[in-house]
Amino acid sequence: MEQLDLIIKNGSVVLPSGLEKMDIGIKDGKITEIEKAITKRTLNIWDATNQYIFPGMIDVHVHFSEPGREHWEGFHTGSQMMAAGGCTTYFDMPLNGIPSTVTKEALYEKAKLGKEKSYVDFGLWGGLVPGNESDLEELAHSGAIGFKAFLSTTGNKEFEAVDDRTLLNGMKKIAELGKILALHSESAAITNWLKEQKEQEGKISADDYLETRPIIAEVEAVERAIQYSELTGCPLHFVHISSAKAIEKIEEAKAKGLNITVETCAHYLLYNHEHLRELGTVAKCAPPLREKEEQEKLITLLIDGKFDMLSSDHSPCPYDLKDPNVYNLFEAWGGISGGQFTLLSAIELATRYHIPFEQVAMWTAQAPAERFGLSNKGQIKVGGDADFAIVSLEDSFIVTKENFFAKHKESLYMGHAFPCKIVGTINRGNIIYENGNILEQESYGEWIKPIKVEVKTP
Ligand SMILES: NC(=O)N[C@H]1NC(=O)NC1=O
Ligand SMILES: [Zn+2]
Ligand SMILES: [Zn+2]
Repeated sequence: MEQLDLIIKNGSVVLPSGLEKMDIGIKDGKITEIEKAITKRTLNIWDATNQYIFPGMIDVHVHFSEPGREHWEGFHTGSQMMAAGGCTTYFDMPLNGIPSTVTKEALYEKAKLGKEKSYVDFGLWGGLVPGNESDLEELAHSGAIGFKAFLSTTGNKEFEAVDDRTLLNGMKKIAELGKILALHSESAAITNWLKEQKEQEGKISADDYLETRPIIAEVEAVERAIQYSELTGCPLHFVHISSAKAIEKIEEAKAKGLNITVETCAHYLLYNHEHLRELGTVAKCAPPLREKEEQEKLITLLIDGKFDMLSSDHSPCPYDLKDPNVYNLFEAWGGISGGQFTLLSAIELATRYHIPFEQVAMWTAQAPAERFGLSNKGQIKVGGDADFAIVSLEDSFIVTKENFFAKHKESLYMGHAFPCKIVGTINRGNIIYENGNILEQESYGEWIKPIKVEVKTP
């Protein structure tokens, strides 16, 4: 009789069609069956009574800063943190490391480090920056998930924002390559102009910071990118959108048939500008946390299905760079350290607003897999990769320095009490994380390349 490697028994399985009490059979890293009661012989059993089995999260937006700034995060700690948060595949952004991932050589160098050090699977973004247009084709053919560009100044001299000409050339090329351009959409002209005025006036408060990155800066950048997408045919993915007005523009463009997806991050849904006022640099990010009314609008938009997916934009740094005794709010590094909490945040919102769990699975796994061509991932289905996040609603999870796996423990999320807990994370059939501990050895993660180059229209 055939022997399975693992059976997950008696769990509530989050299938695209809804929750079902099912057993899941796993062999050689794949899901071989999803049945009411699997009685086959097996090497291992996970008793998931009273637990929910989500597809492993796919986080399309993290910054691990390796090579070059691995003292900021790195694949070793970063991937453990993702596993502890139920994430089985993450896409690392092309900036914050040195070199930036803007050439094939840099992509391969990063892939090598990821394969050596990552506990879960990963994909790699390539960058679009002034001067690397001739590298895009090689990056695409070498396995980049897509390309990322900044419309605002990055705060990181190794990765320059695009000017409009670079953007147009890049978009034309990326469209030809059948890839997707991810955009950090805030207007450099508006944000830099406002920042210079604050600097001249010596104004450095939380309110001043918010005023330098107004919603209109996001809207202007989004609108311009949409026009360029219409002109060039380039598929776009808007990262960390933080305003209802920007979503309005994106909705109009989608209705016109443009190939566009959009994400927001958990921190824009759980937190607001009051937290920047209270907590200072640890809550600094760009776009900034918005006022409470905007936060509420974003939650409504999420519930209404206006965001395709959720990501973390985990963008940490050593505490020195956020130390208020050394740097003021304008000088401190901007970025939220929270890669462990996206799925937990989504489940918290789901329980609070009665959002079905299959919708959470759509935002955190299925939509990213479909958008970026990961055909073996994103759903719990026979033949698919055995990637799972196992969740208990009987336990809460209060974030402490001890249970946060990031390299640096300072985080906006510190002390937050989630009404749910990740009790297990399984990547291609291997139990990577169980009840607070990383079980798997290093270098289990595989570099995931998109299966098909052709981009699926959402
Ligand atoms: N470079 C980088 O990681 N920037 C990120 N930080 C942040 O707050 N927003 C970003 O885009
Ligand atoms: Zn960004
Ligand atoms: Zn980012």
